[in-house]
Amino acid sequence: MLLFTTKIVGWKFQSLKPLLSYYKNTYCLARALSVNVNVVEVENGLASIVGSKYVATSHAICEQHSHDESYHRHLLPSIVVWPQSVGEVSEVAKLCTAHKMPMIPFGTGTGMEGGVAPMGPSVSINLTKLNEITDLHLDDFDVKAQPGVTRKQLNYDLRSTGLWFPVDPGSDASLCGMAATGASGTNAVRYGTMKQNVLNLQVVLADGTILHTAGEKRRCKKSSAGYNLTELFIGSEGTLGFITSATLRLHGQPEMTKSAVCSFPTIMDAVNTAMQILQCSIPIARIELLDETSIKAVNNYSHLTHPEMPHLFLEFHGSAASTGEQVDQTAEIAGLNSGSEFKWAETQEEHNHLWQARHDLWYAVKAFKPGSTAISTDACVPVSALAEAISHSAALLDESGLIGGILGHVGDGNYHCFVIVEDDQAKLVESLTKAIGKKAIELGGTCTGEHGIGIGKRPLLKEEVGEKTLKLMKAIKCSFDPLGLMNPGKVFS
Ligand SMILES: Cc1cc2c(cc1C)N(C[C@H](O)[C@H](O)[C@H](O)COP(=O)(O)OP(=O)(O)OC[C@H]1O[C@@H](n3cnc4c(N)ncnc43)[C@H](O)[C@@H]1O)c1[nH]c(=O)[nH]c(=O)c1N2
Ligand SMILES: CC(C)C(=O)C(=O)O
Ligand SMILES: [Mn+2]
Repeated sequence: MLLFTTKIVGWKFQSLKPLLSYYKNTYCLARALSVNVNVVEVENGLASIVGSKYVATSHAICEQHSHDESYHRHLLPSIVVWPQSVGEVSEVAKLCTAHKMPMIPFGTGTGMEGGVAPMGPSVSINLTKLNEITDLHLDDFDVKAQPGVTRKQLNYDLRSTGLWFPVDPGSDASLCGMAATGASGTNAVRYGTMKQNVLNLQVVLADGTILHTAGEKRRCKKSSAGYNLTELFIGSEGTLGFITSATLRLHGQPEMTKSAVCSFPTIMDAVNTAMQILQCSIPIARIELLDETSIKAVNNYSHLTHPEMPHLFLEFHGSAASTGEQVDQTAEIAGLNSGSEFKWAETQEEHNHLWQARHDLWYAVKAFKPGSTAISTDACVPVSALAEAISHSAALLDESGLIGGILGHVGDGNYHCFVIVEDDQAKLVESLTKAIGKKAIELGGTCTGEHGIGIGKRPLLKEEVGEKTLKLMKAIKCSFDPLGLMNPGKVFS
């Protein structure tokens, strides 16, 4: 039986039905505590997920928690909950386990592989109310951040300390979500990805157990103590447990930062330049490839006037002497590959605009055809194989006749091929993305450098790691989550 108070008349509770039918024989009382917060009480276990604490579910909220920034669309979550403390995350996990209810951790929903999309009745657990930054150690360059803290928020808080956290996906994602997807971005060539920048994680397992992957209070730069459970959680995409805090490695803000762009007659000239810069061990901070189509997109979207040619966006960090040396060597290599003179970002404003435009490239691509769907691949290969991988992707894109282009964090051998998709082109896109992933694997690379496996790349994971390794991964998952309740249907089929 359902009882609603008049205050919540008008809310669409049909999204609760899968949950309620799941809890057969439960008696539900929904009551509104205020106009904005509606609390659902469910006897028989879920009763503890009540009070003003957790549940505020409307159709719109469920819709918002049913997808990320990718094209993956499946079901709505049965219910969305907002725990306010680590203890409450543990309580919710225990309840879900008691009722065999699948759980999906939700960060900021900026993922690119459908990681937060429910594939059956599930509770979406939004972790953003846990948003403290604590344990800042200025002498040791480390800090702890909870799941509600985003990368921009952390750097804003650190601005006067002389330290910063460099991992920067284009979105302002949650740092714990970035750990969950193994994220990187434009600075990884110099500072590494989340894998190199997380020292410890507090996690809550499906049965509610709270633990630290490296042991409580550990924040050392290295350790040989047992298995590396921290790395195991990085890139686990919510399938092993909830990350409720991340101890992060910080870096000194560079004494000097110089940014420039350089255009090339062909994409291969730009790629060869990137490869040679790395092979000369120039400690470049950012080296981003944008093909002609990407440049058109940033010009339109971010009101820039770059010539419509392939470009490298470059950044150098260091002292005046060392940046000068890096710039001279890089300019020489670019010149040997027919690169243009460098066009420098002269002011802080120009610098910010340049990199904001790069970070907004995904939105710039989507703006090509408003309302249409955009899809991005995420291949990563050894740097020596980059030219072959990119020319293969470019040829496939050409043959397909699809609107698309190539961009990438080429310093890591990581690139994205994006396409704009019409309804009737799904098959074409599927075969293109599969072929790009397969080629990367054939070249000793991976089908995902930074976005994760999510839903769409599950078959490619098998191809990449092999049957035996995949079996071992599944066994590891099973030892953390024996009932298979953590984000089912992601990473593994
Ligand atoms: C414009 C733009 C540009 C970029 C990107 C996105 C967009 C919109 N991304 C992708 C995205 O920002 C990246 O995957 C983030 O790490 C996702 O973090 P969210 O907090 O949004 O995770 P989101 O909420 O989307 O969840 C992603 C996955 O992690 C899990 N998860 C989230 N929080 C968790 C937690 N606390 N504990 C356990 N599991 C959790 C979820 O269950 C899901 O499976 C990206 N990425 C990148 O690496 N490099 C890039 O260059 C870019 N660029
Ligand atoms: C394609 C988008 C999502 C990205 O990863 C990037 O801009 O680097
Ligand atoms: Mn990227």
